[in-house]
Amino acid sequence: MEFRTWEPVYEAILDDFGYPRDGDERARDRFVDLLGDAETYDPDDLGLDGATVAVAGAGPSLEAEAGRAADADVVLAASTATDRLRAEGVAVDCMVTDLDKNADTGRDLTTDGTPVVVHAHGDNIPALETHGPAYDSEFVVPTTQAAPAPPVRNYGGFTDGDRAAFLADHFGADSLVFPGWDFDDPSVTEEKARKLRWAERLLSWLEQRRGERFDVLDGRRDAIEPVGGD
Ligand SMILES: Nc1ncnc2c1ncn2[C@@H]1O[C@H](COP(=O)(O)OP(=O)(O)OP(=O)(O)O)[C@@H](O)[C@H]1O
Ligand SMILES: Nc1nc2c(c(=O)[nH]1)N=C(CO)CN2
Repeated sequence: MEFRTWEPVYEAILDDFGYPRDGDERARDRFVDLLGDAETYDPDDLGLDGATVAVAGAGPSLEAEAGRAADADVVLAASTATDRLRAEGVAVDCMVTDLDKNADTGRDLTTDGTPVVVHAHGDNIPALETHGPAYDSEFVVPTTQAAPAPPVRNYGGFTDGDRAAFLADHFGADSLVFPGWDFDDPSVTEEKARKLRWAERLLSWLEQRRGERFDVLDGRRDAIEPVGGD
């Protein structure tokens, strides 16, 4: 995903949630500062090219669907889906997080040599400052939703889970499966439900761009408002 393609969609997200763009840019720039000239992880090394990739979400269905992750070539896990898959005995190849829940899991993964995609946005600068320095940057993939500023990149996407899907796409995944995704989860907060609606719209956009049909959207497509990107 090129930033110029992502940008109109990003602007619609900013508008909908009332996030100021300069907050995201400040977070990105702070992340650049925190990283200094440390080496970061190249996602080309994840083996996504040509792979069947499981993008695990943190919905209540995850444990029941853990086998679908185990069967994939590469497992990307969003935030707390990482701990839950590992508790089911499923190895996670990469965690995607904005550090708002299980930051210690991400730190331990980087220490053990498992990459973690760490996202900087306007509402997590304190988390970046607290947890970032404890991560082994050699296994950190730094991301932003604003314009990229190397080594902080933007592969597209918004919530932890859909960003994992955009990452898989960017690095050449052949097909994507989605264990643990529950868009109509009644247990989430109103804000989370709104984020999940955006995640659904973004996955719908992504499947169209890829010419793929994500099973997680079956039966839902007619009700999804298009995002309007190309
Ligand atoms: N029912 C669900 N509840 C929570 N997450 C879900 C659900 N269905 C899918 N997901 C995906 O799993 C991801 C991880 O969710 P989790 O609640 O662990 O982390 P989070 O840090 O709060 O996520 P985010 O910061 O992206 O909102 C979400 O970002 C979303 O993409
Ligand atoms: N500015 C801002 N950006 C985000 C936020 C958020 O709360 N604020 N939450 C996200 C996923 O939960 C992703 N991006």
